[in-house]
Amino acid sequence: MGSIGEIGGAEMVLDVDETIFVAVSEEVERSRTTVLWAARNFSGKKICLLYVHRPVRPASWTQKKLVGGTFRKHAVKVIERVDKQKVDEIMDSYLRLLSQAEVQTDKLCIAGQNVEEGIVELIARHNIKWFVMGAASDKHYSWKMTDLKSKKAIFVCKKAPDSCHIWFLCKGYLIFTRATNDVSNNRQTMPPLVQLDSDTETRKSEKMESSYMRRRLRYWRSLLEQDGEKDTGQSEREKVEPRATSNVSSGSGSSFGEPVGPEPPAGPEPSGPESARLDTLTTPDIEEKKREGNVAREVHRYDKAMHDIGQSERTVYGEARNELKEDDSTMEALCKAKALEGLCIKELSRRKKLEELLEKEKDEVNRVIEQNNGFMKKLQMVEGDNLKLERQIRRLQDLEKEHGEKFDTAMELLKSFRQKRDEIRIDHENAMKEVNALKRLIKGKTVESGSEMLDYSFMEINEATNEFDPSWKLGDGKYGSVYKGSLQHLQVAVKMLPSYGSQNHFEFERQVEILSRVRHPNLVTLVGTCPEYRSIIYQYIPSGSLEDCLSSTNNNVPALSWESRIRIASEICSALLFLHSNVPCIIHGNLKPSKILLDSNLVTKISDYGISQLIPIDGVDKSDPHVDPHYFVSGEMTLESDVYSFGMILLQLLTRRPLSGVLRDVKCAVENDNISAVLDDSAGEWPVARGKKLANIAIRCCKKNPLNRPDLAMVLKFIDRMKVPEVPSSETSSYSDQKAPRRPPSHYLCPIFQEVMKDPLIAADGFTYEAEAIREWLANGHDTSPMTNLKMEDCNLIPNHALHLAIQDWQNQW
Ligand SMILES: Nc1ncnc2c1ncn2[C@@H]1O[C@H](COP(=O)(O)OP(=O)(O)OP(=O)(O)O)[C@@H](O)[C@H]1O
Repeated sequence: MGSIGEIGGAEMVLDVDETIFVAVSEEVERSRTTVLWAARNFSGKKICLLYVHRPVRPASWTQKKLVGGTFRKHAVKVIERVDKQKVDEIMDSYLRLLSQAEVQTDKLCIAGQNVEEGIVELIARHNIKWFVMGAASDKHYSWKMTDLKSKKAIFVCKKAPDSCHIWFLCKGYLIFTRATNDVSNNRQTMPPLVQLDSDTETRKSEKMESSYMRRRLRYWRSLLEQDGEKDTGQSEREKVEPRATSNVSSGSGSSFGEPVGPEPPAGPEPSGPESARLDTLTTPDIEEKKREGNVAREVHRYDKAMHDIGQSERTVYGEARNELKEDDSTMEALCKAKALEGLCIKELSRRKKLEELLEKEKDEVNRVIEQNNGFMKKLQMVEGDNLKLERQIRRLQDLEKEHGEKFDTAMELLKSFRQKRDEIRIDHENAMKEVNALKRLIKGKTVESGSEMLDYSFMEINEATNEFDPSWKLGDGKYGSVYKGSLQHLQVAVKMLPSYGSQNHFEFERQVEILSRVRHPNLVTLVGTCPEYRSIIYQYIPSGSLEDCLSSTNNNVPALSWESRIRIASEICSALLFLHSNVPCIIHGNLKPSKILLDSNLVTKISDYGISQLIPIDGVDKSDPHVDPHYFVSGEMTLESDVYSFGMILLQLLTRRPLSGVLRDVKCAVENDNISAVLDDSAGEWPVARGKKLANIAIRCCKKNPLNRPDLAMVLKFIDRMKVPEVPSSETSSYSDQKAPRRPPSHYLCPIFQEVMKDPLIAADGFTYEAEAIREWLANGHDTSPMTNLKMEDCNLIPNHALHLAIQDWQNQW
């Protein structure tokens, strides 16, 4: 037990028998394995951390500067505090480390500039018996390591008191043990886990001891037996023992190998003064002397024996030491072997895992190889296919090249063909123009008699309708679309007939031929046709249809007067009668107010006559009240069918009522002699008698039985009788003063003569002139236009039939 002033001044009590002191460095990591080794191997013992702290002393603090100053005192205090704090921190770290090992802990700290000296001093001061310290830093460790590397360790090993047992460790492995010479003590207090070392030592010691003691005791026994036989007293033994004791004790301070004094000379008898004295002695003296001589010899033998024993002990002790050293090595080897075994086990398990992994890897590799082989096969196949494809591509490329060349040639040909086609087309157009011009020229003479009409090419119609401009479209009927157009300064309506259900080209031309011969002031003039595209070209009637007039709700548009209505009825009847009397007879087949066009003078112009024969359609709209109901029985359009339709128009002219139920209402009004009730007020004040007559005619025309329907000639007579000069009105100015000469439209006048043309001819400048005037102009050697004064391309003159017809119509009305 002992006590020491710790850093910080506190004192502590140490039980050096039960405490293992472990030298620790400033860095916990460097001493970690050593501390843990101690905790592991000395269970039940207290672990005291021994730390020699080197206090901080800045080099700049020279003795001269600091001596006696208050600053120095203060600085020293600060440093001490810092040092203590640091030491506490270090110790705390170690204590934390040991707290897991569940061992009793303590700490012993001392301040000093030299660590190894501090350690040795502490061992000596506290009589420390068990001490553990590092043999070298961990990085020096190798399994072959047996020597101390650390200077501190070497110093402590050499200088520490022999009573201290020291274990030197490196990286947690016991490298070297410095055993104490106090073997018995070792045995008593040796920690269990290092008992192997100690036991070995103890066994060796016991072996040596017992051997020594046995021999020694045997010797003493024999000596004493001899003494007893010769009856020697205690005084003689006492003479011998002190010598022997002194000799033995002289060797006990050090090792067993100390020499035991000079060896007495060998020989059976002693010589010199003592033997001379034997001669003068009496027998008892002589015997006494003999006995003394014997004792002396025995003592000499004893001394010699003791010397031998000493020699033997030295030898044995040397052997024992060697054996102890060997045992240390063995222990170390065992530890290493144990460690190696642990490592081996770990390695084996690692190896096993690695082997398992390797197996898995092998399987994976095999799988990948198989997959790879599969891929390779596929790749080979693909490569084969690729080669085939490449060959095909090359062939296709050759073909493409070949076809490209052919294509280029074909394109060249196509280009040249197109060029030729365009040339031919132009030639054709020109030829057609010439043919048409010639035709017109030839026909011109017959047109005057009103029996011929003109053919137009598609190009001409296309041009006339501004390429069928949608904004020029007049409407869509069941017999096709109608476009407004301009043909040779004449406004026309081009009806594009559908191709379905039509007769062949010749039949179409034949029918059109029939229609073209029909001329009547109340029929829309058929200007021409385009057989190529099944188009019929009519004179354009600008003022809309009877349907527009009757259905208009616009107050600004004047309503038709009853006189106009009777006149229109007469005109319709007249035109129908004319169509029916034509050879062959022409049935309108689709008569209704939308087909009764009105020109600017409200003169009736029936359109679409004969179209139903031209384009027979599959079904007629049953809901159309203008259609003869008998048609739906017989399926045939007859003259009477037109009469029926005319009757329906009469009813509308009279009443301007919706057609459904109008016949019933009018019949009722007539029967009730109350025709005024149904007459249209907007027409003015109807003469009731005329209204009633007209209503009766209408009712008769609408008889269900066609045979009961009246003859149109008779109807016309009746209606004509009803006609009276119409009441002049501001709205119907053209009719307002019928007796006064009407001013002709300007385009009816010849630009040269300024008179209404009788024989209008179109010159190359596009203007229409009176035949006589323009011929005279040309005959006088003019090659320029009388209107523009520009040179005309040629002197050809083409009859303007459309204008001629229009003028004729106008003159007829007048
Ligand atoms: N010669 C023309 N002059 C001026 N407008 C015309 C002429 N012919 C037809 N139209 C206009 O074109 C429109 C379409 O006429 P279209 O005869 O094709 O059909 P729709 O009479 O309305 O009925 P449907 O189907 O019975 O023939 C008419 O409503 C009329 O306004």
